[in-house]
Amino acid sequence: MLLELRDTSKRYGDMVVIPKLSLSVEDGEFIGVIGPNGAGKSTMFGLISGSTACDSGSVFLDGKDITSFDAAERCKAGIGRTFQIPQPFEGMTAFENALVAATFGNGRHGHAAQAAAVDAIEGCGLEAVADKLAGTLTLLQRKRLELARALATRPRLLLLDEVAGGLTDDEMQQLLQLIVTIHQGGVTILWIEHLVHALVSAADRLVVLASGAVICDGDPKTVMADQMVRDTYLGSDIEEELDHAAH
Ligand SMILES: Nc1ncnc2c1ncn2[C@@H]1O[C@H](COP(=O)(O)OP(=O)(O)OP(=O)(O)O)[C@@H](O)[C@H]1O
Repeated sequence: MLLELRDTSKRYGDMVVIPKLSLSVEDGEFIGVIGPNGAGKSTMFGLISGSTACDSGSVFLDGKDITSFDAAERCKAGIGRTFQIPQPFEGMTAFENALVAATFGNGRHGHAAQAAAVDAIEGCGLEAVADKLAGTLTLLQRKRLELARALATRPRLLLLDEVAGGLTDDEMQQLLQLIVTIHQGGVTILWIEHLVHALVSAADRLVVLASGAVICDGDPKTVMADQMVRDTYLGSDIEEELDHAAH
């Protein structure tokens, strides 16, 4: 098993966002994560990546207890992530952004950092704009750069937090293809996305969170047809997406 959350919990003041969450991820899986707004999806990513400390419970990577590791240590251990709002250094080039990630995210220096940055830029199809300032890139290029920055840390597990937001259908397909290619390259993927049909086309497992708990977990088609999942989304925009994805 690559990742295991064991009875993890998180509260903010009086609000319990994650009461007691357990999740196992096998090496090589491609898992989509869905759930209503406020379900605790990003918080769960925080617990995995170390940007949020759990109040109780444990996190294991490759059987090793990493609960006490901070975000930098978890990145070095092989957990990479993207953020809902891309946060590149706008005044640096795309390549420099990848190099910073390789250097400070994973503690690589010199040739090793350069090689990781080159691989990430090429792997994400950014060669033509590698020397452009990040602040001048198009939205799709910024999304690609967000992936490149994560890949430059050479993750084994990649957490994608709504990386496709704001893209047109055509751009979404291009990004989806890139993520599938990254997965085929051996990276385990956990991907939060409200665009359920995109997730279903790529993921081999779908996890549904509601009120900080896993309410359904399994192959995407079965999960989409699950009555509790449908009830959770009743009346929301996603209900239509479920119909679309289930057929
Ligand atoms: N740092 C924080 N301080 C206080 N409350 C927070 C904090 N981070 C998240 N929350 C709250 O915790 C709950 C879960 O938030 P979270 O972002 O994990 O949900 P989500 O499932 O990712 O939602 P969305 O789909 O809207 O991004 C929300 O009610 C949110 O307001």
